[in-house]
Amino acid sequence: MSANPTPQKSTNLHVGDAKPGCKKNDPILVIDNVKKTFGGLTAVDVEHLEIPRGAITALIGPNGAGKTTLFNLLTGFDTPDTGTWSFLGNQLAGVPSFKVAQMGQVRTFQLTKALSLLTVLENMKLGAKNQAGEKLINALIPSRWKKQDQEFEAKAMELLKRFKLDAKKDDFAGSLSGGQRKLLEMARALMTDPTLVMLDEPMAGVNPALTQSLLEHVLNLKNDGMTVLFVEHDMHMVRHIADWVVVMAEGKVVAEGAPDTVMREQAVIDAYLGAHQDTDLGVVTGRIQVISEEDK
Ligand SMILES: Nc1ncnc2c1ncn2[C@@H]1O[C@H](COP(=O)(O)OP(=O)(O)OP(=O)(O)O)[C@@H](O)[C@H]1O
Repeated sequence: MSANPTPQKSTNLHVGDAKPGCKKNDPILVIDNVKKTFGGLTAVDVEHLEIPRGAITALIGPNGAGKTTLFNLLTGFDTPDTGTWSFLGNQLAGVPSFKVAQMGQVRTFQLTKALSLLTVLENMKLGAKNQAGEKLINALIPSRWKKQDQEFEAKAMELLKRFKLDAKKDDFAGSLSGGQRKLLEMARALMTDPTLVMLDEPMAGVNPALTQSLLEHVLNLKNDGMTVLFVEHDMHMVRHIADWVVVMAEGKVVAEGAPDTVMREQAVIDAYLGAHQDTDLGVVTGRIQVISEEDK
């Protein structure tokens, strides 16, 4: 599989004006009135949002905007106060996380969930088991679980090769670098051949040496026919690979559009300025460049 250095952007994704809640030509996820409060704080309050199929969508917004909470709700890791959402036309509200994964919607975590005292290969196989759900009948009949285990191992090795982690298959996950853990997390998410891959801050804590490789892997997901929705603060990554950008602030969707245009919108500039008193917002060739304190 070869990486594409200048990604082919998907266009013609939306219907009518690019604005919060706009319809998509071919939505994979449709979200309606999803609200989540923690005590008196409204973390998520999304009236309507559609995620286009077969494209890469970035979910951006200042710290505390509600991005991770929305991910948790959509994948069954948390329950909303109100709201419905459908994935490929199937209603998902109330569906537990392992079933959501079985249906083809998987996610990674901001803080990688790799189990440090298991090997890389064991992590991969466990990911598949968690996502596939344990069938009691398989656990009771040795020939069945052995066959399933062999299948998981073959699939895991194929993916580990693709992510250049095969040489590390017997290493403890705890010995991997931050970037390698992100790769492991992404590889593990692919164990069940998902349709929609949701990545929570894939670039956070990644050494620059692995950045390009991670970008290529995300682009390859789309080239392989998957839909990607990712949360990211790295605006270079967003501009480079996203076909569509959804901007959240204070729980709401405040803007949507193609990367180059959406970052010029006043609502987006206001959202970042409002929440990031310590963030330097420069306008580079008419687009927002967010420079965090760590980048300086
Ligand atoms: N379990 C929780 N209990 C209480 N408050 C929470 C909980 N989870 C999130 N919040 C609050 O909800 C709001 C949204 O948080 P969330 O983590 O979803 O934002 P985010 O956009 O992902 O931020 P970041 O970019 O910093 O990861 C924040 O004010 C956060 O403090």
